[in-house]
Amino acid sequence: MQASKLINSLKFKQVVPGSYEDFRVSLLTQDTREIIDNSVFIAIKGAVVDGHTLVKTALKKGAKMIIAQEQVETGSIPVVYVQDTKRAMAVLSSYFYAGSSQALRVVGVTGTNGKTTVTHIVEAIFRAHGEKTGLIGTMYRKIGDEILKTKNTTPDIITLQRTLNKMVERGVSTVSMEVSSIALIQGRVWGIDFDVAVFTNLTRDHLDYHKTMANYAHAKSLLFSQLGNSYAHNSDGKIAVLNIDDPIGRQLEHDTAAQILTYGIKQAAMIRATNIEIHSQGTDFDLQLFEQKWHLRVKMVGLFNVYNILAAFAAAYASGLEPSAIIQTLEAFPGVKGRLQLISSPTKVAAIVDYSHTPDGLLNALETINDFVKGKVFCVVGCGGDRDHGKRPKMAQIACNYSDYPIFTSDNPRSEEPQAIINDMLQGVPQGRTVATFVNRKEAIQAAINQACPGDIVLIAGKGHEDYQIIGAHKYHFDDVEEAQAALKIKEQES
Ligand SMILES: CC(=O)N[C@H]1[C@@H](OP(=O)(O)OP(=O)(O)OC[C@H]2O[C@@H](n3ccc(=O)[nH]c3=O)[C@H](O)[C@@H]2O)O[C@H](CO)[C@@H](O)[C@@H]1O[C@H](C)C(=O)N[C@@H](C)C(=O)N[C@H](CCC(=O)O)C(=O)O
Ligand SMILES: Nc1ncnc2c1ncn2[C@@H]1O[C@H](COP(=O)(O)OP(=O)(O)OP(=O)(O)O)[C@@H](O)[C@H]1O
Ligand SMILES: N[C@H](CCC[C@H](N)C(=O)O)C(=O)O
Ligand SMILES: [Mg+2]
Repeated sequence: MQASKLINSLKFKQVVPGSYEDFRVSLLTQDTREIIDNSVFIAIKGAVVDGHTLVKTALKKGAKMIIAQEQVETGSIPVVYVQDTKRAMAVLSSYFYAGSSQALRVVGVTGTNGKTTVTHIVEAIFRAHGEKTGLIGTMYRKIGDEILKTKNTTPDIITLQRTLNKMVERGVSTVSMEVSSIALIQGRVWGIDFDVAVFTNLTRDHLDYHKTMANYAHAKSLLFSQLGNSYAHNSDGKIAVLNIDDPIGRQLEHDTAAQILTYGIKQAAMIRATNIEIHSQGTDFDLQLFEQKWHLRVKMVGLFNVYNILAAFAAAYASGLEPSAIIQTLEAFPGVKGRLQLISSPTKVAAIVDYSHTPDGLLNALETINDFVKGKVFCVVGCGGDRDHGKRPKMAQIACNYSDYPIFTSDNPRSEEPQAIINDMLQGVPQGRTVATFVNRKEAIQAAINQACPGDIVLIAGKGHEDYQIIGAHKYHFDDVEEAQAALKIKEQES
């Protein structure tokens, strides 16, 4: 695309100098580290760096046009001045990458917990339906079977538009993506044409960023107010899928003009689960859709996963898929890596690796385990550094109240002192309870598995699929599943 054509997508701008030599844009980017010859660089004022201070670097690396909101020196290289470069970035990237979301069925999933799980189930359903699928979320970006690394759960808008564009080129028809509250506030999904927006739940998280639960709820609501406002004559239209057992889910009905499909267990939802029975190997329940009812036996464990299954069913049903075909996939779905992932061993001590890193997530994981454990429950848990401090004592209290042996350790301490994070957690320990602490996560896992007896379960919470630990500025290889397997192996050899 020619530069002149690209910037035509911006209605309000001032180009300095007024005339310049047009060129074919090789790359649109906000990141100097990506720049190649003939790039257009957008200067973004970030939380750490102001992109306007990097313009010289951008020019040196081959940028041929700069988009800025403050005065910058570029010699003869044209600068396009706009009011707000972040908003301009959304417009430019949508135009540059041919508004690819419009060519795709986009299912966006938001909520505190369950986004990764629901997006994976949705992906599996559409795959089984014979479609090529895309997935964007915490673990990776996926185009068909190709896995691309990712930095954020919801990428910045340029990376997102670029990824969607690639998906269209490769024949993807449905993409399921996680939409984080932080991304919604930062405009990382501005201009994305969602077809189905799913709300899972809202409980405490990210208050370091949002400050209040009201702000956090408002952030989530943006996905629903962004959902198309006109009713298409030739398509299914836009659909909001809401968990109405959650009060925020009920509130969201007022934030969208889209058609609504509700799901739940307690309230009289349009899609509802009843007669739920949780076992160690799976869950049985009836799924009711208006007057129809099916009995399901799924491999995923826990009440919260029933919610995730209902959400995914609703998203697929909203897209016109046959209920019986959807149900086949739901029953076969094996679960997601690092979400209540069971590691059994001949010692009859089992470990469960779970990504619960919020109070509600931890409570759900422990309640589920308590539903089927035969012996005692050990809970190895830590809290991430540079994240919401308020959740630390709450998670600690839940670990104490719902497990027999709480063991506090490090999650990703990041720039914080690991022991200081554990000390924050210790504030939540109920009087009279004793807790073991190990700054070293490997030692904590080993100690729990060492002490456990046949029939006991060791929950290793917080890091799920992560194969690293961030201590200070360093990222080390660390995998809870590998650590649990190694400790169980030693136990097996010793017994
Ligand atoms: C606090 C926060 O949200 N930060 C996000 C933000 O970064 P920032 O504002 O700090 O950016 P910055 O580093 O100051 O850089 C400003 C500008 O300079 C550019 N730059 C910077 C350095 C350089 O050498 N060259 C250069 O051009 C950057 O590309 C950027 O355009 O914008 C970046 C690009 O969109 C994000 O990658 C980054 O996420 C960081 C890594 C992060 O940890 N974010 C977390 C809090 C987050 O967003 N989490 C959510 C939810 C997770 C979940 O619940 O699952 C997520 O969606 O991931
Ligand atoms: N529907 C749910 N309700 C409550 N807790 C859940 C639900 N689904 C999953 N969890 C718990 O939360 C953890 C994280 O699940 P998942 O990764 O699916 O959520 P997420 O919303 O993608 O999280 P993140 O914000 O980190 O991306 C799980 O390991 C489980 O303990
Ligand atoms: N998306 C969440 C993941 C937290 C996972 C936990 N292991 C941690 O590092 O705090 C976040 O970035 O806050
Ligand atoms: Mg996620």
